[in-house]
Amino acid sequence: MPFRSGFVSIIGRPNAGKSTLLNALLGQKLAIVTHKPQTTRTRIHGVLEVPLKKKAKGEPGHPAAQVVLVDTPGVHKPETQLDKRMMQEVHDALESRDAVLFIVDVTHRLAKESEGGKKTGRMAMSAAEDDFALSLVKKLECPVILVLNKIDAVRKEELLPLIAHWSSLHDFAEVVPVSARKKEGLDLLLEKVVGHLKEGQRYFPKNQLTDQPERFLVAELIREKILMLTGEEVPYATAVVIERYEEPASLKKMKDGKLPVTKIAAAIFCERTGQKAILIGKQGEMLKRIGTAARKDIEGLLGTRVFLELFVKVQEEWRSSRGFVEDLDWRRQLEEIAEKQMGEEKDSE
Ligand SMILES: Nc1nc2c(ncn2[C@@H]2O[C@H](COP(=O)(O)OP(=O)(O)OP(=O)(O)O)[C@@H](O)[C@H]2O)c(=O)[nH]1
Repeated sequence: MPFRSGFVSIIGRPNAGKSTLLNALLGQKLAIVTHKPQTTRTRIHGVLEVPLKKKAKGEPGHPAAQVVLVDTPGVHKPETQLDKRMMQEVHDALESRDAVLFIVDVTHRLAKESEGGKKTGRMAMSAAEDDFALSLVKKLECPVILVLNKIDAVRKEELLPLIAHWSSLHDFAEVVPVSARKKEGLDLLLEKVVGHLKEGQRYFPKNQLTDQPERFLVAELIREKILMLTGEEVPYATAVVIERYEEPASLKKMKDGKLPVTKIAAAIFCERTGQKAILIGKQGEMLKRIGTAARKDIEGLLGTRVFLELFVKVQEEWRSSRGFVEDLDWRRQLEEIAEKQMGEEKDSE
């Protein structure tokens, strides 16, 4: 059977479980996951190799494929420049896709019939957000697979009406219930995805997991710890920028048997001095906790020891500053690094 390949975007409302699904499918943590909505700010590409599945009794099988999964920020109505940028990432991810996974959280329950099917308060708001996300999906020409996520959190008898409800809203190419957290239903989902891909070559080399360079994954890991360790308002007002990133010359163990060291310095931007005080904490205690937790994860990611320095900086109202938000884009930062390196090489000639 000829090889297949394609770009598949995962879209859905904030907190639907997009990043959890991406990580579960890849079998590796690529996108940061927290219980807070709007964790993901940018598009992340995860490259997944799906092996050939031979025909078996009652099962059609499928050819081997490379699926480039694109995780996106949650679909929401933009208020700040950062929101606008995040939604632009969603629109970009929807352009010329081979297939789209539209993921919904089944625990966002439907209005009960006993309530006359009426949606009130939070439920009405939630329904409006669903409608908005659905309106984007309806414009697409590629196959859209409906992924009903978090089935582990609803009772079996609740599932059928949910499937019926969601399936009736659009002509979905497939409907697949899954639990991204418990890794249930993922084989079937992959089978359906590959079924909708066209014949084609790999877009990325076989062992490349992502197109996002490690220094940006590192920034995300630091941001994840901030999201996890600080309270309500602070996380959304922070951005992490890697200011220094020095990789060891070799990944081999050193003479004393220790792993080599990657030296990293990162700036945590927030919007107000009050937030800075929270991020630093009493006698620097919070910043230390963030640093220690992040360092452990970064060491796991890089396979080296890590020397991590964190600085907190105030950039008032950065979320509303177009220039600042655009500078945060890792693709742009990458271009700047490349330009700088080219300049340095020229200077040394
Ligand atoms: N019970 C249950 N919880 C899940 C499942 N998948 C994700 N979650 C939880 O839902 C929350 C949001 O998950 P994320 O993967 O960050 O969601 P997201 O859609 O990427 O969120 P944003 O980045 O904010 O758009 C986390 O607390 C997850 O642990 C699932 O299958 N079952």
